[in-house]
Amino acid sequence: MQHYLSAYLRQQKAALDSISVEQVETIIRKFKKCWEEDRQVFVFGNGGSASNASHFVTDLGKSASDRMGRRFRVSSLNESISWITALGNDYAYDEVYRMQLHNYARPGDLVMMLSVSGSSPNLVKAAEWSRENGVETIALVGGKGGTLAEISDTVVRIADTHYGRAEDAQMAICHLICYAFIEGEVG
Ligand SMILES: O=C(CO)[C@@H](O)[C@H](O)[C@H](O)[C@H](O)COP(=O)(O)O
Repeated sequence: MQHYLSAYLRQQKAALDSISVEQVETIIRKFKKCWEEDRQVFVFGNGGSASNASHFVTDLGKSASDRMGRRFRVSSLNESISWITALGNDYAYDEVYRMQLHNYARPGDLVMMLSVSGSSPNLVKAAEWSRENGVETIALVGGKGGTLAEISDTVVRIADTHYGRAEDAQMAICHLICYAFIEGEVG
């Protein structure tokens, strides 16, 4: 058992080490620009990544906004169970994010998608729609990269395809973004 745990933690550290600080800085600057221009930010994913998206939106919307003195306009599209079940039931599950963006997103807004495979069809559709409609895209993906790594404006790829480790490394990126604001690194 301990051998398994030690090996897991070793691989978790390697996954964290694969995070590009240059790319994370680029993302933080994009969030700052959105905040300055009062643009809307949308964050979403599936399963564990949906939980990570909700966590991130809460931290940026509450603590980072408190520190900045003006609020981030940030929301998660994976939280409304009525939206998701209606769109999934009446149209298709791969439409659940694209169609919400159609209602809410405007050119100049920012979308951040979290995915380990990088290929969840509902995220790919949302990314394609964003590209066609002037909405900037950020993708946090796992080792395979997937379609999102090919079509998103900014990509951070974790060098591990393991869901647990890639999701934890992506949550570390989410915290890096939030704490850069909360701890005054971004003025
Ligand atoms: O949390 C986990 C696995 O750790 C799962 O719930 C996982 O998030 C789901 O299988 C998702 O549907 C995977 O989607 P994606 O990250 O590949 O886009």
